Amino acid sequence: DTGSAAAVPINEVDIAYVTPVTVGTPPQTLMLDLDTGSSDLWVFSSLTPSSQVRGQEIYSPAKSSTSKLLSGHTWSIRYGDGSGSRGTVYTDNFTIGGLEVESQAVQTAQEVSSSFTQEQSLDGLVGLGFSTLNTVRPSSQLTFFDNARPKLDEEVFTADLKYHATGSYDFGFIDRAKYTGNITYTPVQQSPGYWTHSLSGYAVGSGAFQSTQIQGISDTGTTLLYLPTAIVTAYYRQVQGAQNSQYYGGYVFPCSSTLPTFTFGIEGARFTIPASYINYTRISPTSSTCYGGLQSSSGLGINIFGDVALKAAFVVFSGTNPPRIGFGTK
Ligand SMILES: O=C(NC1CCCCC1)N[C@H]1[C@H](O)[C@@H](N2CCCCC2)[C@@H]2OC[C@H]1O2
Repeated sequence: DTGSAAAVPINEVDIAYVTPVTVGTPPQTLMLDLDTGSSDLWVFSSLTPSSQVRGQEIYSPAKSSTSKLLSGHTWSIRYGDGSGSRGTVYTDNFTIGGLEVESQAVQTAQEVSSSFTQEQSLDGLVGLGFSTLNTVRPSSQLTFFDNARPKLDEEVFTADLKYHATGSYDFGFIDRAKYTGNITYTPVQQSPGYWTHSLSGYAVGSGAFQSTQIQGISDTGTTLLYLPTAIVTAYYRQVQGAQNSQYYGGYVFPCSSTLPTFTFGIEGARFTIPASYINYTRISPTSSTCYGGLQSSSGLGINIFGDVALKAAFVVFSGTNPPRIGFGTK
């Protein structure tokens, strides 16, 4: 089997992407954030206090003839940006792009943090990290990908995220029409549960490529690209008026700046992020100061190849043994 679904940016700066999914019988449609940086599938639900729901679609297990309470099981998750949620667990039929998993663990939120309440076009998350990261207790649950794996034509899912446009997630096949040339693969270290791999180096603008191994995680649920301070300072040194602002918590610069491109390596292949992707957003709607899409990872303890980087490539997450990740030019 295979599946294919849209990845729709939720606002004008691609802060996150949501994908239509259906839960239950008859199908309830929700827009979820497919997140390779976590492994919980959770949804706004009929159990979420109405004070915490602001426009989101909700899953009501009582309205589904195929829902089953996973008795005695709870979950609680905290994300790197400080957001979080917690609740109880049902199993139910779950489909993405025509690919169905019966009895998928669907984690129903009984509490969500304010940043989720404020994002009214995001109804929850589909964790696509390794199932070892799942927070359901007393027994952890499998991700949609792990449940779908036995029925997939190929043990892969792919991400084709786009700048200010709708892209796609595919399951079970690699769509030759979505990239040119070949996919370059590199090994994934699946502990502790992220899609952890290395970049082979980087270049700032037309500068020389610096060959250096940079280990990090490819995370579709993180908006920006977070790299070591030395690389980030070398980048913004090329930008007139750029500064690392304590106040704004990162590198800002005049919105009128001409930014260099940023190139990263995967083994011998090279992928160039256009300057426009790094001119991320105005710090406020009327400001002429802009916040960068490339920021320092110091303090995070890990480098994060988020959407700013991933949308510059066609990315293959391969669940083969051993797992690997592939990047193609698009
Ligand atoms: O916390 C991270 N990443 C960290 C960012 C800072 C540096 C460390 C990693 N990702 C989350 C993201 O922010 C959330 N957010 C919800 C509201 C719309 C925008 C997305 C969404 O929920 C979980 C995941 O995706």
